[in-house]
Amino acid sequence: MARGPAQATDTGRERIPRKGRVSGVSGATNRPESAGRPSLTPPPDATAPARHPDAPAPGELLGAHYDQCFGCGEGLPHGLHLAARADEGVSVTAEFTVQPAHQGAPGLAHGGVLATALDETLGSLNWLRRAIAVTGRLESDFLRPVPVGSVLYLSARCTAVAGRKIYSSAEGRIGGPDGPVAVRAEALFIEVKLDHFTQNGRPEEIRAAMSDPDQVKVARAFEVNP
Ligand SMILES: CCCCCCCCCCCCCCCC(=O)SCCNC(=O)CCNC(=O)[C@H](O)C(C)(C)COP(=O)(O)OP(=O)(O)OC[C@H]1O[C@@H](n2cnc3c(N)ncnc32)[C@H](O)[C@@H]1OP(=O)(O)O
Repeated sequence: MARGPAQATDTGRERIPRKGRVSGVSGATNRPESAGRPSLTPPPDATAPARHPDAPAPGELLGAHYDQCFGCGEGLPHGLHLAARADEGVSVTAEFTVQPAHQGAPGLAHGGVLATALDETLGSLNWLRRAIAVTGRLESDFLRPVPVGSVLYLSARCTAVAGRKIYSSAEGRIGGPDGPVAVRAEALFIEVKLDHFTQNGRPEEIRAAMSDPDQVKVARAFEVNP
C-alpha cells in the first residue's frame, strides 16, 4: 500500500515521518527524531551569558510568567507556586515547599515534580536575558529523597550561550539554603519566537493570555529580544 508523507494513526492523529520532518510551524523541529542527543557541554564558540540592562535587580522577585503555569502560576491550587528571585549575573534562587499533592512514594516528593521545579527555576533564568526559550533537554540527578513539607532551596545559573542554545545548571538543597544537595540538573534551552506559543498552543488559552489585564505579564511576553 502506498503511503504518503503523513499517515493517519489508529488514534486519528497524524504521524510525522521520522526522517526529514519538515514543518513551517515553529516548535516542530526539523531535526530527525533519530538524531543523536547533542551534548549539554557548550561548544567552543559559546559565549558567556549577558544580563539584560533592564533585568530585575538582584534580590527582586521575578513574578509568574503565566498564572496558569504549573511551575510558577498563582492560579493553580496544586501547582508548585515557585517564586524565583534574581541573583547576581544570570542566576536566580527560588523556593518550593513540597505539598501532599506532590507525592510519589508515601510522604516523599515525586521525582517528576522535583524535575519540574528544576525546569521552572532554569526557565526563569531566561527572563534575566530577556529571551523567550523552551526546554530542549533536561538531565536531572536525584541524590536524596525529599519529604513532604520540606522546602527545596533552588539555585540556577546560565553558563553559556551559543546562537539559540542556552546552557544552564541548577541544584536544589534541603534543610536550608546551605543544606545538602537533593537534586540537580543540567539543561539546554532553545530560544524561540512568540509564534512557538501562538501557533502551537490551544487557541482558548492563547486568546486568554493575550487579553490578560495584567500588563506586566503581557509586556513580559512581548518585550523580548528588543
Ligand atoms: C501569548 C503567549 C505568550 C507566551 C509567553 C511565553 C513566556 C515564556 C514561557 C516559557 C515557559 C517555560 C516553562 C518552563 C520550561 C518549559 O517546560 S518549556 C516546555 C517544554 N519544552 C518544549 O515543549 C519544547 C518542545 N520542542 C520544540 O518545540 C522544538 O524541538 C525546539 C526546542 C523549539 C527546537 O526546535 P527548532 O526551533 O526547530 O530548533 P532546531 O533547529 O531543531 O535546533 C536548534 C539547535 O538546538 C539544538 N537542539 C534542539 N533541540 C534539542 C534537544 N532536545 N536537545 C539538544 N539540543 C537540541 C539543535 O541541535 C540545534 O543546534 P545547532 O544545530 O544550532 O548547533
